[in-house]
Amino acid sequence: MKNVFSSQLIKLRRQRNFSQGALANKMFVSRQSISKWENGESEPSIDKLIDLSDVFNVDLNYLLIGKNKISKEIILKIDSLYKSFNKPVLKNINLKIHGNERIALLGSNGTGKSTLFKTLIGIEQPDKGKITYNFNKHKNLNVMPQQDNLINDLKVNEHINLSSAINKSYSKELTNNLLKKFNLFDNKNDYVSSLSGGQKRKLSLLISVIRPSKLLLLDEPTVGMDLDTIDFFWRYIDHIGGAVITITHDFNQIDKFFSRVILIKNGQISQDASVDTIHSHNQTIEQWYRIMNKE
Ligand SMILES: Nc1ncnc2c1ncn2[C@@H]1O[C@H](COP(=O)(O)OP(=O)(O)OP(=O)(O)O)[C@@H](O)[C@H]1O
Repeated sequence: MKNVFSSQLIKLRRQRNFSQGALANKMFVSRQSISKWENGESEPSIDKLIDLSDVFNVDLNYLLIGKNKISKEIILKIDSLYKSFNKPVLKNINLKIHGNERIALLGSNGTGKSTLFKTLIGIEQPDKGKITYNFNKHKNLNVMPQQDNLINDLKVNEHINLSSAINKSYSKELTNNLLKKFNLFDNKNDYVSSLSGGQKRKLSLLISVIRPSKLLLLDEPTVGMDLDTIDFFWRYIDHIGGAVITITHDFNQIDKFFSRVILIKNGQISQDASVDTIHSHNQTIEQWYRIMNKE
């Protein structure tokens, strides 16, 4: 993937009429740092990239690869979706997902959340119904499944190189930055098989976000992860472009970073609400969930 960060930075800075010095003040860095970023001598740390995306009010995809700012169009439509195993699991699911949404998929164990993800990815086929993707599923759908699907016989850096080659990652610098933020940099030469459960989750997560996506599906991404990584991760997710659907019960993060919550009960969508609307009724998402998910 061509990294167009330098030219994007110059363009955005000029559009806002900031001098290099003025931008440096906003970013708490030296003017020389801005100059080095603009002429390609160095790349900012991931925290500074996120700060830049805040200053310019653009997402990381736009900053790093110049892809158009977030689209509000419908990118995914699900019509009358049914799926059974020994018993009915998904019953008449209808959904429209827009390109800029941050959606938390909630529900008790065994209600069909992962099955819905698997049918979206194509691992399971629906019995009935239609899924329409308004984007290229092979290029623009990123996934972190519930079970890690890492290759144990590879070293961490070999795995990342392989995934980057297949998926055309943003840039080597960004991947290295992410490795550092996920505290995996020192494990670069370790075999995947020797990583702890939490480290494997982090590697899986990292691999799911090293390329741009129109839709990112995450199944319980932060389970088993340390708090620092969790905080960083949600902040990063908040700044990438594209839509995100996450199965999570990390309620504090839903309050902070999400725009919509969908509650699945017995294989059906029982609630579909905007986070702002819930907050305007003085409820946290956790309070709302406890009330709505009662039998
Ligand atoms: N491949 C399968 N074969 C048979 N039954 C399955 C299969 N996959 C899922 N199920 C069943 O479908 C139901 C829904 O499972 P699913 O994993 O989608 O739930 P979930 O909401 O993601 O649960 P959890 O929160 O525990 O991950 C469960 O009863 C499960 O046993």
